Amino acid sequence: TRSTRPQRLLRAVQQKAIKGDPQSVISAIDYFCRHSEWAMNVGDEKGSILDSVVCEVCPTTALELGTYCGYSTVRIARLLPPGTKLITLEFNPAFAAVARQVIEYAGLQNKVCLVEGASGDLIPKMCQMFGIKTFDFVFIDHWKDRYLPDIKLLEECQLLRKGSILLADNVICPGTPEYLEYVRNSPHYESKYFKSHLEYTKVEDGLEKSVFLG
Ligand SMILES: O=C(NCCc1nnc(-c2ccc3[nH]cnc3c2)[nH]1)c1cc(-c2ccc(F)cc2)cc(O)c1O
Ligand SMILES: [Mg+2]
Repeated sequence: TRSTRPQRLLRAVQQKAIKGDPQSVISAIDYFCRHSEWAMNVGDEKGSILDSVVCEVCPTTALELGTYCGYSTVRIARLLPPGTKLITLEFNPAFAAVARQVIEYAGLQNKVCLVEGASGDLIPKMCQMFGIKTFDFVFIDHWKDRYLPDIKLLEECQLLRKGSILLADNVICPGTPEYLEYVRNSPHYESKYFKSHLEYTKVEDGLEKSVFLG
């Protein structure tokens, strides 16, 4: 049977990147997506904005919604100091299987906990599963119609604290209008838009950074 795009992306990592070198894994995926097959990773341009926000926040607890092939997981985990954990949620078992191998190839498996399942089911279990009280940083990059219900769930489960940072991908393309309207108009958030482009294209897209005010 034909390989899938995530499997071909993984093969490109295994053939082009250096085991244990996260930057070479990132570069191999970006090269594959520019020169072979487009894939829905956050990409190098928005990825640089993601890096700068992660470095500014220096999270001790971080959550990613939507692992896909693990590209942004590697980008985030490579910047985390030892002893911090990145929890990443993935719904699709085939994506998760590839992501585990990409994360391991980068040598970051000790900083990442990939959990398979639906965000709506897993978010309420964060405390009992990991003893997590609150998240300092959340990267939102899963199904676009889940962004709003899932941050409301994070609020309800008291997993956000005054100063928690949310960073959402694709707020223009494919777009998350209800999420944007909420974080930009709610008195509980201070929001800022980082204009960029859809990964590996000239189409406009951007990241929305929102600080939870409590
Ligand atoms: O759909 C996207 N991303 C979502 C994948 C995913 N990967 N995992 C999930 C998941 C969904 C429930 C979940 N519940 C718990 N974990 C979950 C994970 N969803 C996505 C799509 C595009 C895109 C743009 C223009 C186009 F013409 C076509 C496509 C660009 C992007 O940057 C994206 O991130
Ligand atoms: Mg995305």
